[in-house]
Amino acid sequence: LGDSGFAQLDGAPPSKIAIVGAGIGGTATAHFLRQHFGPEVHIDVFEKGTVGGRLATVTVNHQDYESGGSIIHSLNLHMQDFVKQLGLKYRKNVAGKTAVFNGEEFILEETDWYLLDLFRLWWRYGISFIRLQMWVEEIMEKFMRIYKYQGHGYAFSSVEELLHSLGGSGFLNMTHRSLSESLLELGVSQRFIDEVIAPVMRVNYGQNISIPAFVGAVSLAGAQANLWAVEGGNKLVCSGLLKLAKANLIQAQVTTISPHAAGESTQYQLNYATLTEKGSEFYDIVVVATPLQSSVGSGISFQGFEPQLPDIAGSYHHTVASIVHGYLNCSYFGFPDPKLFPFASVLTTDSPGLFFNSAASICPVNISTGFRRKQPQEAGVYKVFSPQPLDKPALKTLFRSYYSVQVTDWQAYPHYGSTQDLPPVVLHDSLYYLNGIEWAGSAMEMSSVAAKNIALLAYHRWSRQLEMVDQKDLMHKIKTEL
Ligand SMILES: Cc1cc2nc3c(=O)[nH]c(=O)nc-3n(C[C@H](O)[C@H](O)[C@H](O)COP(=O)(O)OP(=O)(O)OC[C@H]3O[C@@H](n4cnc5c(N)ncnc54)[C@H](O)[C@@H]3O)c2cc1C
Ligand SMILES: CC(C)=CCC/C(C)=C/CC/C(C)=C/CSC[C@H](N)C(=O)O
Repeated sequence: LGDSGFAQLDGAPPSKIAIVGAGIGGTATAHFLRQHFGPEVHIDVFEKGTVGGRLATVTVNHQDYESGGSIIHSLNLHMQDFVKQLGLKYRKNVAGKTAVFNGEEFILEETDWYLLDLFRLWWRYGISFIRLQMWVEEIMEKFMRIYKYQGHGYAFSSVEELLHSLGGSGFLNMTHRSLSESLLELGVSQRFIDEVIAPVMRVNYGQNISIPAFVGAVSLAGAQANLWAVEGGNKLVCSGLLKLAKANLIQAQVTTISPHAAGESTQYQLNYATLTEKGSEFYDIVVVATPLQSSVGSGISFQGFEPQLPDIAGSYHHTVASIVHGYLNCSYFGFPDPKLFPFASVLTTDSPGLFFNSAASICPVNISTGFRRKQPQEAGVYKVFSPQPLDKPALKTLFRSYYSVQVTDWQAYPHYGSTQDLPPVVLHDSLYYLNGIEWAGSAMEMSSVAAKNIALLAYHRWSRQLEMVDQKDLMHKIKTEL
């Protein structure tokens, strides 16, 4: 970075950049592009829906609750850094006990006693849980290398190159091999996989243990104890980053992107539409920060590319988040007296006939004003994840009575297994695609890592510093640079 705090660019900087999508991926890209290209470049961010995208809240009884992306890992350093730079506050997970339900009874119950829980785990599963812990720690340690690489300015032209630089072919294989196969090989017992791992995959990705091992590890990291969220709602990061980047938000749907030769380089024409009017603009660099799978329906068509851009394969997984204000039916879980029901979260096994993945008492996004988790005998706010919307009988099974139900049917994350391909990052000379990273693992931090990577990649490709792209043996290189 130069004296101004911005990177120094040899040659003419780009004059206009467009980003399609104002979720965490698009807004973080705007922020990082501003850091790298400096104050002069004009950055437009197009959003057809709401800033935040899959980070969203719903209001119940004058309080807001996360209905999409809700938890952040303590080692998610980009998210941490955004919160600091934006002057936002952390919201710590309010402790509460978890149990696993198999449709008939609880097969695993957390207690108030850590040592007792450890003993029970050892008794039921042997050392499987220690093996698992070590496996997740090792993956996290390797994943954290990305912050070093990005701190030194290195970029990757594909998700494959990025993963390979972090953990070699072992990491790449983890995007193809199933979680269950990898864990069995590690010596984790089938019983532990069915009773502990499967419930975690169901709550976090609505899918089963055949999902790839890499996203499985991300999901397990998301079940650790050291989680947090943003006071006021995670989506505040997105609106904050747009402001920090001095980006211009255009509330419109991008409908077509087409290339136009401009001297030695290419410009891209974006056509867009609001409810009332249509518009068109030219840009030097374009970043698409929304899933392009046809089932998600971004509505973007790529026209005039020679050869045509490849179709982006795969589909997204539906997860329904129902935020219910009411009284949990503890009898259904075998506790006729709600005062004796000790759990804040109920996870479920992959049992036939179970109509929900998880049900948890949740906290509002503003807890600095004081929050006490409601007892099950009181009316509380619960989040239920299910593959289908809950019908009346399902609601009546889970809740004795309820005041309100708010349903969001998310195209939530990749349907892992619907394709073996990791989508490309570079679609054309200066046209980039962010959401391919979700096929390694879908999480706020993954989109943030992809955002930083695309900003660096776009910068190095623009300034023709190709030695900063796809460098091999980076761990060694960085050590010797110091
Ligand atoms: C229910 C649920 C729970 C989750 N829980 C967690 C969690 O606890 N922790 C975690 O880390 N992650 C979680 N995730 C995943 C996380 O939310 C996502 O990985 C992340 O938010 C993706 O951000 P993004 O910006 O890449 O995409 P999105 O948030 O999908 O943003 C894309 C944006 O592009 C806009 N757009 C699309 N097409 C166009 C167009 N043609 N023109 C203009 N705009 C367009 C969309 O409206 C959208 O706002 C969860 C996701 C869901 C659905
Ligand atoms: C990217 C890395 C290394 C870690 C991220 C770990 C993480 C926070 C994973 C969360 C994954 C996810 C999609 C969770 C969805 S459900 C969240 C929560 N259980 C809820 O009930 O809302």
